[in-house]
Amino acid sequence: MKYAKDTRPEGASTEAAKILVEALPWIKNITGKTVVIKYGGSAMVDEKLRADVMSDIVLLKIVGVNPVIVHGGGKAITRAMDLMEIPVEFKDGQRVTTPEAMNLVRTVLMGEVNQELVEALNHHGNFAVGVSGADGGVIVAEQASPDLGRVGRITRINRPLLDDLVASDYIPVIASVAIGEDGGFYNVNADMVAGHIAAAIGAHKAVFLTDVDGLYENFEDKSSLISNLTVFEARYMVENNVVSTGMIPKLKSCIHALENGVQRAHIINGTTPHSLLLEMLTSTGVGTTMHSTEEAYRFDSHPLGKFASKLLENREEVEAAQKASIQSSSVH
Ligand SMILES: Nc1ncnc2c1ncn2[C@@H]1O[C@H](COP(=O)(O)OP(=O)(O)O)[C@@H](O)[C@H]1O
Ligand SMILES: CC(=O)N[C@@H](CCC(=O)OP(=O)(O)O)C(=O)O
Repeated sequence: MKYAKDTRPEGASTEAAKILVEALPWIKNITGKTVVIKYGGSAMVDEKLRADVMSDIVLLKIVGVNPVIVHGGGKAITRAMDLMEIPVEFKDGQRVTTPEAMNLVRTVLMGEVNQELVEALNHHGNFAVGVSGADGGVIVAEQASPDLGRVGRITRINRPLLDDLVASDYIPVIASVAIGEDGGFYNVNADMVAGHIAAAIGAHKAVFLTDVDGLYENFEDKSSLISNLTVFEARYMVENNVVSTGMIPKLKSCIHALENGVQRAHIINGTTPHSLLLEMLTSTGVGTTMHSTEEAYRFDSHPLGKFASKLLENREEVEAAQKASIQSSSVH
């Protein structure tokens, strides 16, 4: 008989088990909660990375998280416009969108990016449903400014439709195209879509996957990465031009979400393998975390780290359990 000899490296399985055990409190904390994940075009570096990000999202779904994906695709839109020789112009981080460019935005976001993400997710099973924000009035918008053409400012989100998809256990994958009250299409910055959707559906947190490690106090100085900040500090950064270009809509979107019931917003590097899992399921976390209140901030920055904030988030539950235990001990 020729039996298979054990060639597995010594200790490897213990390491894997440790990682799983470390993830347990985080899984318990996040299970059943809705998390909006904004996947920026700048983080969609190649097919392999995109597929890895999608399989991390499926893993989160399988452990009980309700992910809702909002995607951009700014780089792909610019590439397509260059190819069609349509002039590319941005004002305050928003693409000036002529009716001709609007048609191309729809083709790229819905016809390419959305389908690629849905396909990568559904490689693991029938998890994802791709929608354009214009489908069923998921995102309703009005013209942001005549200077910007078909760029939209969000006026309404169709929460019941998204709730239904989440309740039916699907992962909605939403392209940042909106429908106007006039029936025409609008191009909306995907960061703003993520913040509005997170607020409208009462998401627990919003995570922005981009191409930098997080928010820098000074973008030129790579040692100035900010790990935690409050809404107040984020507002200060926007108002005093500490951030520029793509970071402006991200911070504005985080502020909107946090001021409307979302507890945390994270800006992380989507080009770093498994950054989403590191943020959601480990004690160290990655990137920049924005907090809705000073209290939440203090707890996250506490030496006990995120375990303290977990207690804060579950305070009602913890207090009820403490009361119950006091009552039961006084009975005996
Ligand atoms: N203070 C800052 N910290 C980090 N990134 C910044 C800052 N200011 C500007 N940025 C820029 O924001 C970009 C991310 O936004 P963007 O290009 O729109 O990405 P996405 O496609 O993920 O939305 C970064 O690549 C960086 O160039
Ligand atoms: C109005 C506006 O600027 N819309 C964006 C929509 C896509 C987007 O936001 O993509 P990222 O997330 O990859 O930046 C655009 O046309 O580029």
